[in-house]
Amino acid sequence: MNLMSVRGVNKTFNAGENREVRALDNVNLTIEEGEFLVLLGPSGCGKTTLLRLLGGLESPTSGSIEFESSSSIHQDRSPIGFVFQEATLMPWRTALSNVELSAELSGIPAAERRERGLALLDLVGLSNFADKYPRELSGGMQQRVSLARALAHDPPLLLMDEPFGALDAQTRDTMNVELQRIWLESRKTAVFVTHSIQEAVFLADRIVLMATGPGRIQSITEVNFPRPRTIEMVEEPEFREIARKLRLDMGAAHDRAATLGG
Ligand SMILES: Nc1ncnc2c1ncn2[C@@H]1O[C@H](COP(=O)(O)OP(=O)(O)OP(=O)(O)O)[C@@H](O)[C@H]1O
Repeated sequence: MNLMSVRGVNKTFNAGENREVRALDNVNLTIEEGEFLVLLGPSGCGKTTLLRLLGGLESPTSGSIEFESSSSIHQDRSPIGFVFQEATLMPWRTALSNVELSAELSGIPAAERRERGLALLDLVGLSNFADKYPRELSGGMQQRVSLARALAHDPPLLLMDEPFGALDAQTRDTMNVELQRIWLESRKTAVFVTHSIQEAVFLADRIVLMATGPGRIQSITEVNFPRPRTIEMVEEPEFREIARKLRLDMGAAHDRAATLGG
């Protein structure tokens, strides 16, 4: 079922001195309930802008973005959970009270909040770290807390903007496996931004490849590998073939933009 529709969306930013940036040009996209959608593309193709539009943090210059399925939306709670590249935890709050914060803001009663917070810390593999402060946690652990926090008010849609981009390669692989497990358990609709082809193919049900000059959707690729996927699968021929096609598509768009002076 369709959760969200993006129709004819354009987004133009004023970059000063009468210069305009066409961050998104005629973007059309439907997001299916329960799917893991990845926005992939080079720097500046509008991935973050599209994610912020989906999250209502930004409005389109023209076009529309609408939730289609109202059944999964609570009137009094935000339908969105956001995970940013930086964990942005409050340093004076413990892991548990950071997770409880968004539930607190959503008006969920204290006892329910705590119970849910502990269950979420368990889900992200941090049940022994509830009383630790962010400075006592590694970068990967901080992002786990940030993920638990985003899930605390039980939003139907989870938006993630390169959440593991700042982590070392090995921790990033581990976090991707963990994210897949958490997603399989929680079955949220997820939209995940990355410029890593490997990360995209590992995580996605569908990959929306974007291109620059102006920012737009170039192609959409379905990834049908069974789950749970393992990190060893990235070496398999089918996996490498999808990655190779995406790399070619990305290269073609880059060459075309260069020819057009974009
Ligand atoms: N608030 C803003 N004001 C002016 N220009 C902006 C603003 N936000 C984004 N842009 C421009 O819009 C274009 C798309 O930016 P966006 O951050 O969405 O790209 P991205 O694909 O997420 O890039 P990256 O991978 O580097 O984060 C870029 O040219 C960027 O400079």
